[in-house]
Amino acid sequence: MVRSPVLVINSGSSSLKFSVFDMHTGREVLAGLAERLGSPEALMSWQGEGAKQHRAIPDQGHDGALREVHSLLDDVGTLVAIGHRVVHGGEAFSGSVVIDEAVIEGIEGCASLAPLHNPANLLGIRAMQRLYPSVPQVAVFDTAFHQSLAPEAYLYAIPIRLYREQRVRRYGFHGTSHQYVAGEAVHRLELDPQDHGLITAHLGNGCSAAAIHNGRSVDTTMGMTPLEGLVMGTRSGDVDPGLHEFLAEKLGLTLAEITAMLNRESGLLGLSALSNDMRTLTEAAQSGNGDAQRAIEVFCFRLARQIGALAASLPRLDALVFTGGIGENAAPVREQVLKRLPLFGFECDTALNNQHGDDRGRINAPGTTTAVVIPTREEWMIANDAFQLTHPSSGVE
Ligand SMILES: Nc1ncnc2c1ncn2[C@@H]1O[C@H](COP(=O)(O)OP(=O)(O)O)[C@@H](O)[C@H]1O
Ligand SMILES: CC(=O)OP(=O)(O)O
Ligand SMILES: [Mg+2]
Repeated sequence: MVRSPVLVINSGSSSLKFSVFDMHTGREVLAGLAERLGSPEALMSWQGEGAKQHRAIPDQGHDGALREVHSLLDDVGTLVAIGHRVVHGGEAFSGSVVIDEAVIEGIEGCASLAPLHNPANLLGIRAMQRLYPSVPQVAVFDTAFHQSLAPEAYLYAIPIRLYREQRVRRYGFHGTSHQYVAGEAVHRLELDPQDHGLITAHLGNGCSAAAIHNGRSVDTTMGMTPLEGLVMGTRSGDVDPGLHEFLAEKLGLTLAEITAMLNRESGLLGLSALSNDMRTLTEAAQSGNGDAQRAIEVFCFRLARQIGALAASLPRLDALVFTGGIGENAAPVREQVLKRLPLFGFECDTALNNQHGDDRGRINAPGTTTAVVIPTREEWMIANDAFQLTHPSSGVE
């Protein structure tokens, strides 16, 4: 029997991830993914207690996928809360909140800042409200953890009225992941919770890094939208803002076309002209594909450069943390990044790195600056916030 089940929904533009946790044991009892929503190839895959299963759900959108999720939950028992990942909380939300009409309006208000993410997040919230009208729902924001940034870190050097009137500023994302792995690093490395400096690198499809001082985010690579900063799977990260005018004049591209190119056709995919997937690129590079090799090098160079920049906002660097699908699994990427940072005293222990770290996740050679691999648990963090906010007197056993 699952005790106090909490459902977590991460609703993206064409995909939907879901998990169910037993809040008494912390066990993830169901995890799944619905992909290519709205297309004839829409597919749902999930794993409960048994083997992994798949079901084609042709032409189903978010509503249809959530109805399928609903049908999987019969065995789970009565949900006690639903937690939603919401990408952009703007300046309105510096922590997780129980969802009511005012919160939905707040999330709608941030939609222009994250047009690819927030509308999809809202679809998930509305669909779950229809399916589970009596279950409390909680929004957990990617931006919340970075609300501790100081103005010098979050302001762009553009006319200040744009911040005052339109809230144009850097927000940062993946906060749930940065916060979780930073807390884990403090615990595993026995650092002082009140006195530490960390850099966390969340490298998944979206990639960002953050500087964490005494448990608070002080700088991060993503900005007003999840496009700024590192090279990602399909996103360019930083480019010269002058690029827009050049592309518009030379190629006659519209702003929407340029935005789509920078978000969906750039990054590892754009550089390699092959794939956005680090596994595919690593294999291609090993078989002599020069563009794949170069794409990985640009990815690592830019990450190392940003780690150097983030270090400048910390009084001391106790450890660098790698997480996310690439950070947790791509040993050659971690090795290349550490090799590019001898200035900070890093030296990779190849054997430890290839086994993804020792018992604490360490991958650095003895006596050199600490680098660790820590698997992220964004879904668990969301479940925990959803449970704590709706059942404040209950604790996880
Ligand atoms: N064994 C592996 N080696 C290299 N890269 C990997 C490996 N496993 C996963 N990845 C990469 O992780 C990325 C996806 O990360 P993930 O955190 O799952 O994404 P998301 O942001 O969608 O949650 C992809 O680029 C994938 O290729
Ligand atoms: C904010 C963001 O980039 O999210 P994801 O990594 O899930 O695309
Ligand atoms: Mg992820």
